[in-house]
Amino acid sequence: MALAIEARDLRRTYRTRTGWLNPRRVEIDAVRGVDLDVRRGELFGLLGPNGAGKTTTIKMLNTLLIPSSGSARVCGFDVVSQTREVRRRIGYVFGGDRGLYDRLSALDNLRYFAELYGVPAARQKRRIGELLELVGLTGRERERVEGYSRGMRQRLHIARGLLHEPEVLFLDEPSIGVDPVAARELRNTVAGLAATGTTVLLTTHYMAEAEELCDRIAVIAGGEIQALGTADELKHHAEGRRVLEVQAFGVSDSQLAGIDVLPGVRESSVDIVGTAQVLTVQSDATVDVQADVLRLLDGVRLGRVTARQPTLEDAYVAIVGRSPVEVAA
Ligand SMILES: Nc1ncnc2c1ncn2[C@@H]1O[C@H](COP(=O)(O)OP(=O)(O)OP(=O)(O)O)[C@@H](O)[C@H]1O
Repeated sequence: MALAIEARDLRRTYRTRTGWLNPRRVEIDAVRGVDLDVRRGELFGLLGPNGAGKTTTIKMLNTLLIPSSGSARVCGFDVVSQTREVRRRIGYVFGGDRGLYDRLSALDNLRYFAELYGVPAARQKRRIGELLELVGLTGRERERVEGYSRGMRQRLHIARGLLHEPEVLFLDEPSIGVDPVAARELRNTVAGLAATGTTVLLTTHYMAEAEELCDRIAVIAGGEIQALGTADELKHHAEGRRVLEVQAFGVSDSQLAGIDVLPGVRESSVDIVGTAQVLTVQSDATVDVQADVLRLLDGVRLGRVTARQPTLEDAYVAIVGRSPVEVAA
């Protein structure tokens, strides 16, 4: 069977309360009809802004949440009626610092979790050795985890998630809060995983991560898949556009609103990079909006002004209508 994950019209509504003085019930449709096929051995990315429904989708697939409706199978087993079969075959790694014992060494953490996951004693030593190698922690395994950097912890998390040799690994925001160098090491680890034949479903805010690692990417927003394909296929969403990037200091909201309605402008977004604002303006390829944009920014201190071809990040903005960095903040 070629599919590791199949989801059909998967939905999840949260019922919660809001308000303090006059609490009232609200319903949040976090996931609204997701269809997904992930092939065995595939490294598949779920990309989307905060609140898009990525974690909710993953939690339904890894049996932590029951779908409100729809169905899903992992390794051929139903996530609601065959949870035990599913759980035996999956690993779940989420970003952040929780889930490891700080006062123990990496080796003792892995030994402990190996026991917990029922990895046969005869198999444990070799498996732990292989995993330390895979995540690049060989030689540091006897150090206490409290002295580990975030990136090292994250890689140890991945090793932990793989102890029982899952067929499918869910990686939820693995590089959140990890510095760029450590994030690169993390990406190498994830790429190495795919080479071992493990299916990986990865959620991320980071375009570069998705582009570098994933065979295919689904862009999810508002609980729905907005686009799905390889990075190259997704880039087509920004086809026929040109991109102007302006580094500026002190652009007002009204100036930004003015840019949005200039003739030919399709999307615009602002990212804060250090003390600068970086305005990205997508326009129809046939329209050069540079002169108009600069006129609107008259009086504002400007840095670099660049015209360039659209990237995957621009395609994402075209699909979701928001900037990934703005979203990741
Ligand atoms: N336990 C919960 N109760 C109520 N609402 C929830 C709950 N968990 C998530 N939500 C809401 O469901 C929506 C989807 O959330 P989800 O965590 O799946 O998004 P996400 O794409 O993973 O976002 P992020 O990138 O911020 O983790 C959001 O509006 C969120 O506020």
